[in-house]
Amino acid sequence: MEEESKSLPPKDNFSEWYNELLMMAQVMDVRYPIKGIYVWYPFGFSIRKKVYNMLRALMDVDHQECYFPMLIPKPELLKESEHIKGFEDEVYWVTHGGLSPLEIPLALRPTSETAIYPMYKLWIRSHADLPLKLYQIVNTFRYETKQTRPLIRLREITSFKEAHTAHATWEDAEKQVHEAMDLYSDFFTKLSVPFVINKRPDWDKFPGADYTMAFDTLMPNGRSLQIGTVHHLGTKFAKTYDITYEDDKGERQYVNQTCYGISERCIAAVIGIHGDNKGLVLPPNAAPTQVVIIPIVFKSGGEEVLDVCRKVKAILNDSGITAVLDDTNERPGAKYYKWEMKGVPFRIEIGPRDIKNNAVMLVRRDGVKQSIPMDGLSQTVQNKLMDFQAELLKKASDFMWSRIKDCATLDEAKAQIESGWARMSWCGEKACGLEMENVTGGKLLGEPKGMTGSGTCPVCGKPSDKVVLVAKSY
Ligand SMILES: Nc1ncnc2c1ncn2[C@@H]1O[C@H](COS(=O)(=O)NC(=O)[C@@H](N)CS)[C@@H](O)[C@H]1O
Ligand SMILES: [Zn+2]
Repeated sequence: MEEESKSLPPKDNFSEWYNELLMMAQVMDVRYPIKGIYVWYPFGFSIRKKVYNMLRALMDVDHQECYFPMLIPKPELLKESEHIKGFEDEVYWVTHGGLSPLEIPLALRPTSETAIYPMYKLWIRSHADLPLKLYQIVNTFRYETKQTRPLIRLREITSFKEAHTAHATWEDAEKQVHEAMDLYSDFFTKLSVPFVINKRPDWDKFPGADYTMAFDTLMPNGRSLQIGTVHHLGTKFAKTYDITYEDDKGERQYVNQTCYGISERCIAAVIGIHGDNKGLVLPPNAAPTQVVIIPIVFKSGGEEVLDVCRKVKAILNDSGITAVLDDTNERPGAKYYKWEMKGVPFRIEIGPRDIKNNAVMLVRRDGVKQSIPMDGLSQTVQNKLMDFQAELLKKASDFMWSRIKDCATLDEAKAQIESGWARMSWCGEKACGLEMENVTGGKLLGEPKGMTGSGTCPVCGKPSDKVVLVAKSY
């Protein structure tokens, strides 16, 4: 694949930088001839594979992975009125099989409740079948009308991890919501992505849900990105799809359900938050290549240097660090440029001087350079990788929290959301919430978990200890 010769725009021109970077680092090719649908390059796909293997490992602790059909018969999709109201203008339809029109049009799944729950009705009979905790990682389709962007707002969501659980009681489902939030917190922390969990206002919850808890992070341009959601569905879908179980008194009860989803937006967050003017900066947990070894060879001594490089690669790989040796005949400078663009966390330079000192030169992606002894090399590199992981999270976290500002008036909030999140009091009334959105031009992200603060609603003046975050969001 041709390497773009263009230079990367500066990051403070965020959307230009972001789009160009996806191409130059060969993450996603945005040239596919359907709007909102993009192609994973092999390198991008290797990032996705590593990130989603980490997500699978977390899910597999107490969920089972499965696979449901992509095609959903129209009657099933239309069954849950609130759900379909939320999705009817986003659903793609299949109307023909070859040349013959289909009697029953089929929807491409926008999300899979209406594919899964008719089967849950067949599968769940008694208390013994609960709790049921399944998930799948599939592509889903949404005819998005807001601006589409690679990894952020796609019409084919290629990496949609959706979990669907069923429980005996509302409280059991509520407990599952908390477990899901813990699992998501763990996952995003492993990606060095900071977040705030916001309880979405009722008018912005998932269609058909009792309530929605959303994970929001802050992108460098001050816009909020919803990187995951956890929904308590109560018995609404159970009543619609008649999903019941026999309780220990022999009575039939509706199940209580939850569902929670993450998409490739988690990768958009890693790229957007950590990248810099030289390209991607991948936290080690998200980096397909964690260390690239660059031989520094001069006229003579090349063979010996290459031998030591091969040895170092083997030592690192044997200790579980993914290291590659770039022994192509490009100039070192060209190699540095290429691997920095691809966000490799560490580079190890080895030349005759390093060999003489029985050491290697370790260069961290953000420029920190240090000669480290060959003895105990893999442990040292392992520690440096973990330090980098933590430093990236701290830097991103400090940035996010520095961009949350308490605003007493709507005008103050309007100004603040140009660069971050405005925290305001809110009486909880929908009319006031919508007015806050109108005046600020932002969205109410909802009530941030763990934050309270007494004040007065900036619209109606009522005293309240509820706070909300307001933001410009993707
Ligand atoms: N068009 C899109 N492109 C990329 N990611 C998206 C898109 N729409 C939603 N997402 C991501 O997918 C997550 C889950 O989507 S959702 O609508 O909120 N929830 C559901 O669909 C539920 N069935 C939980 S699986 C969202 O939090 C968001 O991070
Ligand atoms: Zn109010």
